[in-house]
Amino acid sequence: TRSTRPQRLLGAVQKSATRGDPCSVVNAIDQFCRHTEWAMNVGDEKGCILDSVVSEVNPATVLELGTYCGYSTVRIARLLPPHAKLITLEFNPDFAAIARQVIAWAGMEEKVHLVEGASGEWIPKIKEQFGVKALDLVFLDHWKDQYLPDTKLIEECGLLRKGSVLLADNVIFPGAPQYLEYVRSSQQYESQYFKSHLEYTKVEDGLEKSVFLG
Ligand SMILES: O=C(NC/C=C/[C@H]1O[C@@H](n2ccc(=O)cc2)[C@H](O)[C@@H]1O)c1cc([N+](=O)[O-])cc(O)c1O
Ligand SMILES: [Mg+2]
Repeated sequence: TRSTRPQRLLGAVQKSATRGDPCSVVNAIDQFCRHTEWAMNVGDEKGCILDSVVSEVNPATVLELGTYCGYSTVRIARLLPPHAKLITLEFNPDFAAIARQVIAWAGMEEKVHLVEGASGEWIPKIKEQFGVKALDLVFLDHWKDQYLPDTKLIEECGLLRKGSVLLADNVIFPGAPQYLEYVRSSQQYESQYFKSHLEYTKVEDGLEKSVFLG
């Protein structure tokens, strides 16, 4: 039977990337998605913005919503200090299985906890399961209509501290209008839009960075 897109993306990593070298894994996926088969990774252009936010926040604890094949998981983990933790939630077991192999190929297993399940079920468990007091950075890249309810849930679970940063992908395309309205109008956030393009295309998209004011 025909392979899946995530399986073909993993094949490109195993063919072209060097084991233990996260940058080569990121580059192999970008090369594959730009020249062979598009996939919904944050990509190289928005990825540079992601890199700059990660470096600025220098987080001890990161939550990623939406692992998919693990591209942004590896991209973020490669910038984290040794004992920092990235918790990434993936709902689809097939995607999770591919992502585990991509993360392993990059040698990032130590820094990453990939949890299989729904954000609504797992966000309330993060504190106890992972001994997390607060999230320094949240990267939202899962179902776009889930950005707002999950942000409210993260607030309700007391997972944010003064200065915690939310970074949301796709706020223009496919778009997350209710989320944008919320973070831009709330007195509890200082929000900033980073204009860019949809991964591997010329379509406008961007990232919204929102700092929790406590
Ligand atoms: O739809 C998009 N992303 C949805 C991602 C969803 C991912 O989040 C997981 N999840 C994990 C936990 C959950 O609770 C729910 C889902 C899903 O199992 C999937 O792996 C998208 C679409 C385009 N596009 O051009 O069309 C571009 C992008 O950059 C995108 O991110
Ligand atoms: Mg995205």
